[in-house]
Amino acid sequence: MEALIEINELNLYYGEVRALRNVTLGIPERSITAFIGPSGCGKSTLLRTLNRMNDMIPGTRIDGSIKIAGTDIYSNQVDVETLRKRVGMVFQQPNPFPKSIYDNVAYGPRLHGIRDRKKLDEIVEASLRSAVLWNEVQHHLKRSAFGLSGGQQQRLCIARALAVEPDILLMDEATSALDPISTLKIEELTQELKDRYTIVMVTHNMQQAARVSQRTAFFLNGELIECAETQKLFANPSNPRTEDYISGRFG
Ligand SMILES: Nc1ncnc2c1ncn2[C@@H]1O[C@H](COP(=O)(O)OP(=O)(O)OP(=O)(O)O)[C@@H](O)[C@H]1O
Repeated sequence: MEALIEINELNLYYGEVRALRNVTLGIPERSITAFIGPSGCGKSTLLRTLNRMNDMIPGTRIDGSIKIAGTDIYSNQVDVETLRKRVGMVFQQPNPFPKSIYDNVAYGPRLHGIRDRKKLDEIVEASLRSAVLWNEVQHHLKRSAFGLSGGQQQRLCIARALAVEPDILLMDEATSALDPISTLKIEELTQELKDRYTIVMVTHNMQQAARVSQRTAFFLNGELIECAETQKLFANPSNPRTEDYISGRFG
């Protein structure tokens, strides 16, 4: 397996709390890797390390390394803004900006210097199409993003992330605030995106991990217990603790 993301002996501390313990994990490109485990096991923390969102939390310290395509993302030479352009993120609560649908998607490209109207129009359309939202919003691009349903807002946030052409998309419980139909749409969307992007998703929902991901990593108390092909992990886990968790014995 060729890994795009290589996490090596990673420890993360929030002050005195050690939230990640010696995590070593490779994440292959152009597929979906799901992080599962009980609340507080460190899934979101690990996800946030992949685009250095944890830098924003005071008192956070890490050791170990994370390489993306061979580059150590914690090295002094790495520009965090450039990293976050490459590694986009979608959160649990849809968080569109208080702007129009168009301006939400054009925000990143404008920030990166694209001013040409025709070029922006093209990016907005392509991103909304990739997020399977174009047909619903193409005649209302000037309307406020807040007028969209929760599920549409989440797809808008995915379009906004895609507009800057990332390689990697991080999804932190991106469907847990949505109704079942919107959840299904986002799950279908991930299947369309997985051949073009490397997707890493945190989910509370084991069925969701089983439905959408190619690989699943199971965490407990900040430790990676097991990472395997999703089918294998659910059908025939190697570790008894994985088995206990997926069979509902705890968590
Ligand atoms: N900003 C923070 N400051 C201090 N401790 C934190 C912070 N964020 C998380 N933690 C602690 O780090 C550990 C891992 O938390 P994290 O949110 O990564 O787990 P999680 O598996 O994503 O949980 P959940 O599924 O509930 O979101 C927990 O013990 C948590 O209390």
